[in-house]
Amino acid sequence: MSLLRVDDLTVTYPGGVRAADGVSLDLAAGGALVLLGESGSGKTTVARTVLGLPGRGAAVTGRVRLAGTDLLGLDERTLGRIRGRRIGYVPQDPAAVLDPLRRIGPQITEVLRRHRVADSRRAARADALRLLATAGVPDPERVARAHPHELSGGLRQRAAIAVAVSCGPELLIADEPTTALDALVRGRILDLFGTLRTDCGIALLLVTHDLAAARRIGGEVAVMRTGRIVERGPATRILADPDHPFTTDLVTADPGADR
Ligand SMILES: Nc1ncnc2c1ncn2[C@@H]1O[C@H](COP(=O)(O)OP(=O)(O)OP(=O)(O)O)[C@@H](O)[C@H]1O
Repeated sequence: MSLLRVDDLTVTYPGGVRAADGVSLDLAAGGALVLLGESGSGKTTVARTVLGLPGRGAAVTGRVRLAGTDLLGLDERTLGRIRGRRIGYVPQDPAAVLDPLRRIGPQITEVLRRHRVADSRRAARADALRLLATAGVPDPERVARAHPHELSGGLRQRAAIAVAVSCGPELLIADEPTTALDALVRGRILDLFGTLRTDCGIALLLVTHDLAAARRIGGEVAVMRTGRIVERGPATRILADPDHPFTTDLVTADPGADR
């Protein structure tokens, strides 16, 4: 069975912008799906709708199922429990999820306590260090004591990923998580998503406009344009031998295309 199944999803914003138009997607447990497209194609809208946060006033039709449960039919309280616990979210800017005024460690322990994942403060503290290590943080003790502004961009993103995976989600949704990082750090963070898949079985839905990122993640690719999926299939095929002229244009325009 699919872990995430999106069927005929349409999201219309007030004013009539149809940001997603009949989108269908399928992601297996532990799998990777890259939603690839240019700016404004509707990728973030799809990702946020899966999280139950399509935006104020958005009209949503279709189905979004997580392991068979229709998320669109759930009340906000139930969705809130699923978000964070079963679906982790990594934004482009870690500042969107990290509180600038608090140290990293307590931010992770708070999530663990809120979702009742850790029984005691002490267990939560130990878990926070373990999670930072899982997110590839080289010195978890130091990072746990730091405020976000004391960390490099890469370490901040790793801390945000530690928060996102803290409750052992089945699915991680990452929206342009490496766009603000330099090339070396970008590659390392993308590889971390691979490690989280293989070591922890966490499936990945990656939203990106970056072909190199899609290539590095592998798995399946769905190409979006003006709210629609124009092509989907294995990354190796789609990025090497696309069927749709739009994907061909994307691939041809990519400076890394013949590397
Ligand atoms: N809350 C909103 N209200 C009205 N229109 C919106 C809202 N959010 C997005 N849109 C519009 O929906 C369309 C798709 O936007 P979306 O952010 O989903 O695309 P995207 O592919 O993720 O682009 P980007 O990479 O630039 O974020 C755009 O035309 C955008 O202006």
